[in-house]
Amino acid sequence: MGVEIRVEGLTKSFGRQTIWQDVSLTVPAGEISVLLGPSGTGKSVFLKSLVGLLKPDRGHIWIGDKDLPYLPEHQLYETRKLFGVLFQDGALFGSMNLYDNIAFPLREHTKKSESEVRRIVMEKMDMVGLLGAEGKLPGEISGGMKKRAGLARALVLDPEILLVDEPDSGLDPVRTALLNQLFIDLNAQINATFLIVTHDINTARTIPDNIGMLYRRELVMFGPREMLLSSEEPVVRQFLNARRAGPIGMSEEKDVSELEAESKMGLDVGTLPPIQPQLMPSDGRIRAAQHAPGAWCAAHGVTPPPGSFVDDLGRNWVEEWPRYVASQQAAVMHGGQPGHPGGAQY
Ligand SMILES: Nc1ncnc2c1ncn2[C@@H]1O[C@H](COP(=O)(O)OP(=O)(O)OP(=O)(O)O)[C@@H](O)[C@H]1O
Repeated sequence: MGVEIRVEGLTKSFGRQTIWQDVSLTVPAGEISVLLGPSGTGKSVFLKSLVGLLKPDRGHIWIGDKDLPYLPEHQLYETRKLFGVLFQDGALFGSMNLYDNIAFPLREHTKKSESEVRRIVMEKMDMVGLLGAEGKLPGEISGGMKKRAGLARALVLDPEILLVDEPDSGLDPVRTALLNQLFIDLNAQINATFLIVTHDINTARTIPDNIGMLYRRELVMFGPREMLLSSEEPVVRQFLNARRAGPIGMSEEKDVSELEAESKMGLDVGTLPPIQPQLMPSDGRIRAAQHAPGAWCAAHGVTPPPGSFVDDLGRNWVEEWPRYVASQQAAVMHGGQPGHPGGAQY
């Protein structure tokens, strides 16, 4: 069911440059969380710190009862096996075909027979839609396929935690949408804890259960998607609205005079757009980590922006949700195939 990552007071600097300080958050077990932030705010450094590739200056990263930065080498090696990591470019070995790339962690970290390795590699290639491409070299495939190959490799050791660095970088909007659906489908299948770093606003709006944002060397906010998507916090609003106006400038933060000039011109961070319905697994199953649409807003007395939770077919998922859950449960009980949530009938 995935494991929780509990970060307490984490601080990292390179020489005199503080990247972020005093970051505390709990990434809930089995849920999908997204970390946003302007370029250079240290999102990649944060992921690398979580997996023990970089050592923080201060603070704790609790994985169960293990405080990762302070583990002796052999325990760190064991704890790292809980993680699968998908780096930006897939980090594939250029001279190996996809099969050998994906088999690599199994051959390196386990004593499995070649027939067992084959079974696992083919299963993961199937999961990411790459069957038939086993013999291809990384140089012969598209960026989207490289990401999926990197994802298959991140999955071979059945991780409890999947860390993903900018899955959308270099991908067109359609491939990004397909990859996002794949993350949702995978999360439903393996129930691991996902933490995805991204710049893509559509990704941030539609896939996560939780969203966090790094800015000015701090974690501005981290919490359920509905909390961030209905937030009044200017930095969050500007980022999610992709506005020029607001506190974030080209070199991180704007000064007071720039902000005053914007306000005189009537520029602002924009109004809150509707909260889109969250993507659901394409095979109709309901993820173990799924929260009912609108539940956080209702529990916290927050009125979501008008038009929230309404899909392309005009259905409001706050009202639709109980019917959907009942229909999917009935289909499973009667041995049928649950319907696709995007279909007019399910
Ligand atoms: N190994 C390193 N040594 C020194 N400085 C580093 C190192 N790794 C990263 N940095 C610096 O840390 C800062 C944050 O980098 P990072 O790549 O984490 O940002 P990011 O938020 O992921 O950016 P982007 O969204 O553009 O990928 C940058 O100023 C970078 O130059």
